[in-house]
Amino acid sequence: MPDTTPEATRAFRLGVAGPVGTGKSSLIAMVCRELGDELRLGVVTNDIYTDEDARMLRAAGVLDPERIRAVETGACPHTAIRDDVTANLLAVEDLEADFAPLDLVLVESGGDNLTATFSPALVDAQVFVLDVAGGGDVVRKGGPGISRADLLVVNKTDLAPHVGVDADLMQVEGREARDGGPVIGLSRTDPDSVAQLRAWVLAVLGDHRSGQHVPVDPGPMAPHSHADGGTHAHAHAHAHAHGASGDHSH
Ligand SMILES: Nc1nc2c(ncn2[C@@H]2O[C@H](COP(=O)(O)OP(=O)(O)OP(=O)(O)O)[C@@H](O)[C@H]2O)c(=O)[nH]1
Repeated sequence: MPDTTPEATRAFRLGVAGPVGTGKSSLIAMVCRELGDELRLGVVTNDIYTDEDARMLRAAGVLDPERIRAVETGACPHTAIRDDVTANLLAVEDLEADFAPLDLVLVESGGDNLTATFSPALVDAQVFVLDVAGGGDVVRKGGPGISRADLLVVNKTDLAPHVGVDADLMQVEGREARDGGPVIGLSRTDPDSVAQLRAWVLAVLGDHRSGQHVPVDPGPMAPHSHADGGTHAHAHAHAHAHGASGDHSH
C-alpha cells in the first residue's frame, strides 16, 4: 500500500504574496501552464469573502479544477498566511493527500497589504509580486517581502511605458534592497521573462529536494491598524531561519 502519511506526501510549498491586483493569480496560472506537464501541481487561494481567485484560476483551464482549493480568510487575510495558518495548512494537506504525491503546491495570499508575508510554517519559499502600475517608488518603500522573499517579481513590465515607470530601474532598486537577491521583471507578453520565472521555480524546487534550500522567514509585517481601531504589531519580533530538518535558530 502506498505511504500516504503527511511526511511521505508533502509537496514543496511555494507562497505568492503581494498587494492587490499585482498579478498573483496570473503568475500562478503562468506557472501551471509552464510546468503542468512536468510537475504534479496544486493551488490554494486566499480571498477575504469569496472564492474569486480560485474561480478565476479554474476558469483559466490551466489545472484540473479539483486541484484548486479556496480558503476564505475573513477580514484579515494576512493573519491566515502568517499568524494562524491552520486553515491554509489544512487546505494544503488535504490537496497533498487527495492527489498524492504532488510536487508543488502554490499558495496565493489574500493580498491586502504591502508588507504581508507568509510564515515558514506554511510555505517553504515565497515570491513577492509588485507591478509597475503601483508606481516606481514602491520598491523603495520596502518591507519584509520586498527585501527578503526568496524572489521579487516586478510584474507587468509591458505596462511600464504607459504608466511612466522605469521597469529596469525598479529591478535595480529591488536588487539593492535585497542585497543582490533574485529579482525578475515579468510580463506575460515577454517569453524570456516567463522562461526566467519557470527556471527559478525549477531551481528552488531542486534545491529544496537536495536539502540546499533553507526556508527563511522574511520577518513580520509593519504595524498596522484594523477596522476595530486597534493597532497590532503581530507577535514575532525577530527573523527565523529554519533548517530542512525543522530545527531553527533565532
Ligand atoms: N498588462 C499586463 N497585465 C497583467 C499581467 N499580468 C496580469 N495582468 C493583469 O493584472 C490584473 C490583475 O491580475 P491578477 O492576477 O488578478 O492579480 P492578483 O494579484 O491575483 O489580484 P488579487 O487577487 O485581487 O489581489 C488582471 O487584469 C490581469 O489580466 C501582465 O503581465 N501584463
